[in-house]
Amino acid sequence: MLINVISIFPKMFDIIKDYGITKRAIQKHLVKINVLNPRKFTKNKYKNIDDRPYGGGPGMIMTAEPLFLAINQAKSLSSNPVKVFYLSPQGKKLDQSKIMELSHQKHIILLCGRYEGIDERLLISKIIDEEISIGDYVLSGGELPAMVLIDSICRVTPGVLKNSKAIQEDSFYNGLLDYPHYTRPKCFNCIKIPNILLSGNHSEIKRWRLKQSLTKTWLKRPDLLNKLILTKEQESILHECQSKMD
Ligand SMILES: O=C(N[C@H]1CCCN(c2cc(-c3ccncc3)n[nH]2)C1)c1cc2ccccc2[nH]1
Repeated sequence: MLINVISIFPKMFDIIKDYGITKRAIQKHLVKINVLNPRKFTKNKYKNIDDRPYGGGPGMIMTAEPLFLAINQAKSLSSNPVKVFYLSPQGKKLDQSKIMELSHQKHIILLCGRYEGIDERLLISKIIDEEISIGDYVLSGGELPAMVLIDSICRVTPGVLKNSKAIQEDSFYNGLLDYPHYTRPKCFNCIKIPNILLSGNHSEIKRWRLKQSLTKTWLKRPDLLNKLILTKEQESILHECQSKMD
């Protein structure tokens, strides 16, 4: 998968190129990350990529042409069909299903805004296909959201994680919140490990973990439960938990 990023701070992406699972995805040639700096596509000697907003107002707006030229250059880097995603607070909220959808693409382009945003004509003229938000807050730019998205795509890319079962068991992969995790020592702060986890009974451990995920999701994020079609087993476990709480 080729991920082209358009950003005036390309070195920010060294973080994901040099560490962790994203580094492993790149080393395994499962993901290629290529960052283009719009400044390289400016036609003025000062390499300006922003200007004052028409109609007045605070700050600066990223001008359309350098971004348009950078997007076109990115599109030319592969013969595959490609969509352009703008990371913005106005975007559709990113979720695991979107990550799965993106992970099946051969090539995507991520546009990272800065300042107070980009010239609206990039959206009006459909140069940008979709806007994606990682949450309801305003950051200084789209780079960190882009890295969040890339990290999550790498996690679900086959061959990247050593234990591919980890993907299936990733809480959001099945739509539920994660179950609690414990490791050595057996006692910390006078808190012991749940006995079931020391039983060696893997089917019971699996059921206990599912029960924990369902209970935690019901209590903390009932909205996620409403989106799911629970299996018979999940339904019965959840009812068991709910009746105990009543
Ligand atoms: O929205 C603004 N800046 C954005 C423009 C697009 C890139 N930036 C950004 C992306 C995101 C983002 C992206 C994806 N998911 C969550 C947040 N937060 N901030 C910075 C903004 C900054 C600003 C300052 C004064 C008055 C209005 C203002 N609006």
